[in-house]
Amino acid sequence: MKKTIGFIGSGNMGGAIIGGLVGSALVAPNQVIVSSQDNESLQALKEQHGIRIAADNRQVAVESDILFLAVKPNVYTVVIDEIKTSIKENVVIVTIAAGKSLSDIEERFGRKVKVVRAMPNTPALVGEGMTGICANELVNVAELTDVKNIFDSFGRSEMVSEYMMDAVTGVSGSSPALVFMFIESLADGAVRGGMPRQQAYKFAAQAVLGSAKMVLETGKHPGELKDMVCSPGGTTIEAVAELEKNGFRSAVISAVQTTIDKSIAMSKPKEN
Ligand SMILES: NC(=O)C1=CN([C@@H]2O[C@H](COP(=O)(O)OP(=O)(O)OC[C@H]3O[C@@H](n4cnc5c(N)ncnc54)[C@H](O)[C@@H]3O)[C@@H](O)[C@H]2O)C=CC1
Ligand SMILES: O=C(O)[C@@H]1CCC=N1
Repeated sequence: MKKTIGFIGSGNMGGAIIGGLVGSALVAPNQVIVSSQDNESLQALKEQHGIRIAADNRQVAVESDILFLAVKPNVYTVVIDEIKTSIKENVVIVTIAAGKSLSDIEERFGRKVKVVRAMPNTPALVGEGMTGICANELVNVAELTDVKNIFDSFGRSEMVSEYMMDAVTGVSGSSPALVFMFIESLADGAVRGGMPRQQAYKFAAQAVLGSAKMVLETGKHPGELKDMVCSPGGTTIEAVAELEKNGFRSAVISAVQTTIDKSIAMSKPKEN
């Protein structure tokens, strides 16, 4: 891809996308330009990936063909007000913020701009991201393909209707945090059984990775895969019964629902 890809924000998600993108070699490092308020993370990204650091947000806006807004939702207003007169005429704005709709972004720019709304996740950093994507009507097929190729370069992505973005936030945007808690808990259990902690993380993480791959690669229902592990009268069914007793599924479903509720609440205009 010949385009310049700009990032405003170099935190957890911006950094993960930049790391994944440059690592994939879809673009050369000097095609990526970044600005942020955090000089330390900018320098670290430059050292690690060879990307260019901009003097300020406006320079990123002036140079970018595809411009990622990778700042927290509460600074969107400030950042967009700062750059809206500097962006290229045909720039594609990519918003990754929870609860920021396509129309929110258009409204903030005060005119029709090409906007892609995406919800990625931090596994982008290791080439295993998952991203839900939707776009406004101004983004043409070639532009959407370019943006999708960026997300596909560090994992998988799927086009979804905008109403589904809150669910995407729950099931893949936020869920790595829940999966890390699960891995930590599995390891705690193994430590309790006498395994050294570092070794326990390795066993737990590989078990989660392998299980996820089985779902993706066999196409079998997760329940069927679970049944394959549960020997009659064996060890696993004891653990399944214990999780059921403690409301595991219900707790996870409610946890995902809270992210959906929060994402919806964040998209509502605040008073004052
Ligand atoms: N962390 C995650 O797992 C995910 C985050 N997101 C979204 O990504 C966005 C960023 O989140 P994180 O990277 O986690 O936040 P973060 O706090 O790690 O990073 C925010 C970045 O914005 C920069 N920044 C703050 N004010 C700025 C300004 N005025 N001008 C330029 N840069 C400024 C900070 O220096 C920092 O580099 C959020 O909108 C969030 O909803 C989306 C999916 C997953
Ligand atoms: O917690 C958040 O708001 C962001 C969005 C999805 C993951 N992190």
